[in-house]
Amino acid sequence: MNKAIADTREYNLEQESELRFEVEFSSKASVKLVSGTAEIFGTELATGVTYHFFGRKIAVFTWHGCCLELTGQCSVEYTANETPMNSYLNLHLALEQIRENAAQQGEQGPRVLVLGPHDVGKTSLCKILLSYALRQGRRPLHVSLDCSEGSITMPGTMTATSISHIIDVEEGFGSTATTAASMGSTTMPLAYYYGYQNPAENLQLYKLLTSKLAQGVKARSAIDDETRLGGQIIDTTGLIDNVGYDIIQHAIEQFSVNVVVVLGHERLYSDMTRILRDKPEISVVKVAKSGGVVERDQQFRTQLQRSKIHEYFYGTSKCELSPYSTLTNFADVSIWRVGESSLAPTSALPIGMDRQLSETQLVKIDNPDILLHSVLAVLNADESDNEANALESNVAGFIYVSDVDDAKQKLTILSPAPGRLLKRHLLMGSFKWIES
Ligand SMILES: Nc1ncnc2c1ncn2[C@@H]1O[C@H](COP(=O)(O)OP(=O)(O)OP(=O)(O)O)[C@@H](O)[C@H]1O
Repeated sequence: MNKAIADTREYNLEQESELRFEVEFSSKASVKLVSGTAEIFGTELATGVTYHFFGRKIAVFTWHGCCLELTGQCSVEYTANETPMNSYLNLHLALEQIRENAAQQGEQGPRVLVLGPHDVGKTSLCKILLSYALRQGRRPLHVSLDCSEGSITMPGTMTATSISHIIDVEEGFGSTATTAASMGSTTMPLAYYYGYQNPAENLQLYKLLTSKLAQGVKARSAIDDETRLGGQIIDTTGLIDNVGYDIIQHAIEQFSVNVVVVLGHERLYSDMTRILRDKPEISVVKVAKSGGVVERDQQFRTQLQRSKIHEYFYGTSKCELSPYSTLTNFADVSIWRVGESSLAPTSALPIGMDRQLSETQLVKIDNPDILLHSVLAVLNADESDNEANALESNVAGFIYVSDVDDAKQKLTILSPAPGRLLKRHLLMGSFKWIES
């Protein structure tokens, strides 16, 4: 059904069924729970409150039945009474059992790696598991190794966030992190900037940053009982080729994963069972894909990335932000790129430098021209830190280069905070954005 529908529709859902709808970026739809109980990817809806969506694909699920009102333009909308929610709930209960046992024995909660091809519902399952754990009074960590989406901050980023507030149904993880930050909470996400959409673009760097993130997560778990017990729900990229298997095994080692969840892919499940057969401490489980999960084409993904970047600087309709535009001398900052090997053939690399090294080598940008419309990560490294330290440092925030004056060697930058840049080391990735 592709007809745009604009008036208010009432849906009476039976128990364990869901209303699925899709809203384009150019339209808007709203949903209101009139009676009963309902949730969106694990977060409960409040009765009588209107929730607004654009550029989203949503499922409103009810365990006990409910009445909903849907208003606005949806490109697709239908109800379904076959969902895998029971198996997701069982998975949550099994994880909760691991937490109970861990609490008694003074051990760590579950470290769960969610695997599957693209568009199979991995991020949605992670949200459900995190929300259910939160509703049970736990404080799990959400780790996102999916660098294409930028569900927490910017596309190209790998993050770990302590989930201590409900996940916002309208805005997802992004606003969860923003709320935490604005409340001065210590649950600010730990973020590393990889800078590309696909892990295969610089595998060496991707693995290096995965290890750094895992170290950060372990350090946090070591000092915080609630975090240790809540465990980690780790979202991954949809890569299941040779590179994908390599990064999966790397992530399993680095995060000491003990539960591997394979979503909707028999071959991947069988391969994981075989690869991990010598590690009885790791359970491999498979769960079904929801029939509602929607494939998103490259155009939709690009729009999603653009809206994430816009959201970072300008906020959302619920929490608007006013970024600051400032002029910076190019000479006052050190702007880096990683791994020029993709641009240069092996024969062109300096003598003695092998490709692996160059893939994680910082190269200083000496021409401001290429920075126009780039998103740059502001690294937490100190001014005095050397290149190696800068590469391995986490991200303090992001800026956007809106203009470059080549003659005067000045950059106009957009930043969420006023004043001079407090950090000197900046990292450029492959993401460009034109403000609209
Ligand atoms: N039951 C459902 N009904 C309707 N839409 C759904 C349902 N489950 C997930 N979706 C939507 O389908 C899309 C893909 O889901 P999701 O992002 O969870 O997949 P993914 O496997 O993480 O994708 P990727 O690997 O590409 O990041 C999302 O827009 C999500 O909101």
